[in-house]
Amino acid sequence: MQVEAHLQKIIEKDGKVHLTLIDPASQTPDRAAEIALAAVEGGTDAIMIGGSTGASGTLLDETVIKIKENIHVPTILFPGSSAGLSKYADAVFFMSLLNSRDLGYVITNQVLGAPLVYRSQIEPISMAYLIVEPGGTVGWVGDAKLIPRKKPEIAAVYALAGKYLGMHYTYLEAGSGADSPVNPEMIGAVKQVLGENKLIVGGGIRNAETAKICTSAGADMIVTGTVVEEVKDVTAKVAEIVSAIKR
Ligand SMILES: CC(C)=CCC/C(C)=C/CC/C(C)=C/CC/C(C)=C/COP(=O)(O)OP(=O)(O)O
Ligand SMILES: O=P(O)(O)OC[C@@H](O)CO
Ligand SMILES: [Mg+2]
Repeated sequence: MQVEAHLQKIIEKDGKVHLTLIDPASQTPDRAAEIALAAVEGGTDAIMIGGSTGASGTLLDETVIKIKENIHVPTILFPGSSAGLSKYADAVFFMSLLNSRDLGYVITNQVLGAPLVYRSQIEPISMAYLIVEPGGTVGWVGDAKLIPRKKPEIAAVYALAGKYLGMHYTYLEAGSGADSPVNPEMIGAVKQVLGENKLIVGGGIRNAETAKICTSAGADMIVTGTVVEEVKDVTAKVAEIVSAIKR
């Protein structure tokens, strides 16, 4: 499956893409597979698999395998380090945390992980990863020089640099569980410089209303993680968000 081309087709057809993030460290592989199935029944387009801490090794492999047994939408790794790779996934967001102070997150983990991607069938999708205030756990782990919420122009110049470096996707991240997502002014400023390049927004999106604000401002794809881990009826929650963003 060519995942990037597949997501492009969904954008052409539905306007927007919904991604569900599952953290292998948050539940058993069997439960992860149940959540993934429920999310697909709610209309999610792909399952992202990763976490800042503890998403590696056998637990990661088993989680990917179980999820793939249950569903047919793409599985995309969202690695916190080179240890967040699994040969069983369809694709990986091959990302550089452009606003990190730590070279490890800018390039070293990518160098260490590249041979595994080369040897496997995993499709790399190049991505500029940008962390905005408050940034949460991932901002701390990634030693990010957090982009101030009220400075959309800083996010835009990072995004432009990422685009000129050849990255296809840009991810604006407020941090998992953020009180509110990246604001629409910043999303709009970034999408304006990106043009046809794809913009993902995640962190703090919990309902149809905030999801719609993000996509109306210019996000091509939105990610929900925490809310899917917390609600009882995953299918209903995902369906609520999906119906708000798709045409
Ligand atoms: C491409 C390769 C091989 C590695 C990339 C390495 C980079 C750039 C990592 C960026 C920094 C980082 C720690 C990212 C983690 C991304 C992630 C999976 C975050 C979200 O996980 P959640 O489960 O939502 O949140 P918690 O971390 O709070 O659990
Ligand atoms: O957990 P939430 O707040 O949905 O955030 C998802 C993702 O952007 C985290 O990397
Ligand atoms: Mg987590």
